[in-house]
Amino acid sequence: MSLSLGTIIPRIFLGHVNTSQYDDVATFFTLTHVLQPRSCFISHYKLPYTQNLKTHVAFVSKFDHTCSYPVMEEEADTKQKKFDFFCDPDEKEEEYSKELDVAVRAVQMACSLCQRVQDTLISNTTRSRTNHQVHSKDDNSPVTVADWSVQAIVSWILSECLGSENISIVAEEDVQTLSEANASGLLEAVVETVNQCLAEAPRFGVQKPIPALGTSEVLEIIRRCNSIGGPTGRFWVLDPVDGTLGFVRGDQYAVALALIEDGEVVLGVLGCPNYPMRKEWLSYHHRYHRIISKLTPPTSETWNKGCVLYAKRGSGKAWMQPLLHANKMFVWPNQAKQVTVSSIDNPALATFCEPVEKANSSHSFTAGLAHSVGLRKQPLRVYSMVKYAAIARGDAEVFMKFARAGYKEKIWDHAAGVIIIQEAGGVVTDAGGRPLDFSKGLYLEGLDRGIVACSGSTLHEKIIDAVDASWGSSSL
Ligand SMILES: Nc1ncnc2c1ncn2[C@@H]1O[C@H](COP(=O)(O)O)[C@@H](OP(=O)(O)O)[C@H]1O
Ligand SMILES: [Mg+2]
Repeated sequence: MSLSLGTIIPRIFLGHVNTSQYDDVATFFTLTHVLQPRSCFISHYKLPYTQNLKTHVAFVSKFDHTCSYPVMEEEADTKQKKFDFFCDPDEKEEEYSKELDVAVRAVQMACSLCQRVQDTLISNTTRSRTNHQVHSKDDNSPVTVADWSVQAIVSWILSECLGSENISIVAEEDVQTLSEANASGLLEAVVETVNQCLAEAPRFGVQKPIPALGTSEVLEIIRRCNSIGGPTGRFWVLDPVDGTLGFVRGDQYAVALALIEDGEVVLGVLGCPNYPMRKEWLSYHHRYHRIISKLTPPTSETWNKGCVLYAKRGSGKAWMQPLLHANKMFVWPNQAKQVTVSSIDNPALATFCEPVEKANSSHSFTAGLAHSVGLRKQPLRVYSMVKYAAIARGDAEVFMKFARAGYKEKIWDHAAGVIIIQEAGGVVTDAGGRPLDFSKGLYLEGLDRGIVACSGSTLHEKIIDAVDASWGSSSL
């Protein structure tokens, strides 16, 4: 018998067992809805990565309704205790550690790819840019060689390191434009960018493809990121270049990767290639940062460039590590430091951030909210999910987004940022105070008015109340 994700075993199973009959040692078990009436007393349990099914088993199966028998609450308690016995803290620590390790390496590589492409973009003339590097999507938003290339390398790395049969990815880009007859130059540029990046894979502890990937392979790894998400199972969510407008303007952008399981974000990794250690640089255009770094050689070169933030569900911790510098080897955890949200809860001292583009969020509505709750500082307008990173790092206290009526927020624009803020100690909800729902497919269906992320509940409650008080008179 081969166990795989979603396998239903029609009985509760605790204790040691001879599992030599099972040939997949990295099998993952989903444990939701196990014991009625306590339908979710354990959400997930993964066999420790370092251990092996043959020597250790402590799992509770998912109940198959057709085969299940009623379990009394008392019995459930006993089984819970037995289960806890097997689930020691070290094992809990290890939950998702392999996935996290791979995801961080993939995002590190993606950031380095993006930095290279952004450097050429901003040093090139407008003419060559429009011809080869920046394209317009149907909604007029830009897409670049970097968007497709990052999607390709992340798709490839996840499949190579975690097994392609286990990988389902929801991502922003498709292959339609790349497959058009007149797109051969663009496709060639993507294939070259992908292979240039993957040639560096060994520095990040990932094997490189030998031989280099061909055009059809690159198209295929981009194309297969076509999952549509949903309420059950496990899938990755990727925004290869979030804030593409910021990216083409030489400003802030992010690479965002998250893992969702049964509708809940369990892992988030956010690469912010232009967000260095120093928080004050966030307020300036990246051009300023580039000039300053040339004029004053940094004392701690490792932290100068940008960072990768990450967090695992339920750990109560969020981390930040510097981007890997040229010629260095990636060694986990790559100097990671824990980050926590700001302790400021006085609105007069708080900084709020929002999208740069007023087409993406109403600046006038947030100005009214800021006034009514007593936020005194000028808004910090930043492209992309770097705003989520700013809250998690404690560099800002509030993020608000109120898109025009009818706009549907996509899961890849929020998943990684939400879990990182939450694990760093912050609060993220819709404007009705409800958690964002990642279980409904590609969009945050049912989102109430807008998104409010705060460093703490005092500020959060004030803003939610202010939204209620002023929504009726707004034009949104
Ligand atoms: N009309 C609109 N309203 C709200 N958000 C929008 C929008 N058009 C695009 N966006 C989203 O806003 C993201 C950019 O965020 P921000 O405005 O905070 O920089 C875009 O991500 P991409 O750049 O990945 O497409 C896109 O998903
Ligand atoms: Mg985006």
